[in-house]
Amino acid sequence: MTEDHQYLPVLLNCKGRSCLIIGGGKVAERKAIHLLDVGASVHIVSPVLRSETLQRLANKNVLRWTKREYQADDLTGVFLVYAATDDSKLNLEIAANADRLGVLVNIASHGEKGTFITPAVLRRGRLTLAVSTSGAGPRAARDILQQLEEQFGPEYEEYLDFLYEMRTMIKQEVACKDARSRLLDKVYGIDLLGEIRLGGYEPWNADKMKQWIEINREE
Ligand SMILES: C[C@@]1(CC(=O)O)C2=NC(=C\c3[nH]c(c(CCC(=O)O)c3CC(=O)O)Cc3[nH]c(c(CC(=O)O)c3CCC(=O)O)/C=C3\N/C(=C\2)[C@@H](CCC(=O)O)[C@]3(C)CC(=O)O)/[C@H]1CCC(=O)O
Ligand SMILES: NC(=O)c1ccc[n+]([C@@H]2O[C@H](COP(=O)([O-])OP(=O)(O)OC[C@H]3O[C@@H](n4cnc5c(N)ncnc54)[C@H](O)[C@@H]3O)[C@@H](O)[C@H]2O)c1
Repeated sequence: MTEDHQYLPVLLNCKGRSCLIIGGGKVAERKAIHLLDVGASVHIVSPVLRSETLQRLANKNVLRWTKREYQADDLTGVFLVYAATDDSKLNLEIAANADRLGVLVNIASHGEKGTFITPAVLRRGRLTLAVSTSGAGPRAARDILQQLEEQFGPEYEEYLDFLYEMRTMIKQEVACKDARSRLLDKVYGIDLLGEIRLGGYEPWNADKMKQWIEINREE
């Protein structure tokens, strides 16, 4: 195992950004759904949409479809592109054009030749679990993730909403860095997940959070 097989995991903020998919088949459908889930602005270029889901999304204008073959200037102003046609030579050509323009590119037919690959993903609200085999076996990535599904149940969504609200308030209310850090240690110590699992958890409102901060802060 060398660094040749290693990718840098990052989480990209695609909200409102222009993301392009070349091709309109099964793979394009999967990638389009990932993009729509994170609020990207999705454009598909393909002479045919072989996926019914994509046809429906295009009809409803949830995404934009340009009904023709790929042209190099499709990449202008694009944040990232998925080369997802069934013509692997063309996919490589798209990747070369994207590289020249500094556009991030994923290649459906030759994962290792693109600038990024797609992990299998499980979401629980603000929690993202992403598993990748670095291209070794995508189905294995999904199987491994399925094993995590039970361990990280739906309770994580509520738990992370709580953490988000609480941390935001602590950052606003507590100016001293050390006091903030001690307080955060205590927050992480609260067994909220346990409470949620037992069914006895009522979401904290802002007053309850402020009160908790006042009682627990040590300046
Ligand atoms: C995880 C997932 C995410 C997603 O796409 O959403 C994903 N592929 C999934 C499914 C899947 N893909 C394929 C099969 C058929 C079985 C098989 O071949 O094993 C199945 C299984 C199925 O469909 O059941 C075929 C396939 N895939 C790639 C190639 C070309 C190549 O090897 O380079 C070929 C051969 C094409 C051919 O034979 O011509 C390439 C890639 N696929 C990746 C991701 C990236 C590596 C991820 C990693 O290793 O971590 C990478 C490198 C690039 C990319 O696509 O980003 C998603 C499952 C998520 C889910 O379902 O939850
Ligand atoms: N990465 C993955 O997860 C994964 C999984 C399965 C297959 N694959 C690979 O991805 C390729 C695509 O798979 P699929 O199942 O979506 O194929 P598909 O045959 O369902 O769809 C291919 C799409 O590409 C379009 N297309 C063809 N030529 C084009 C052009 N010049 N310009 C624009 N669009 C064009 C077609 O109209 C069609 O909509 C496969 O050939 C395979 O190599 C990748």
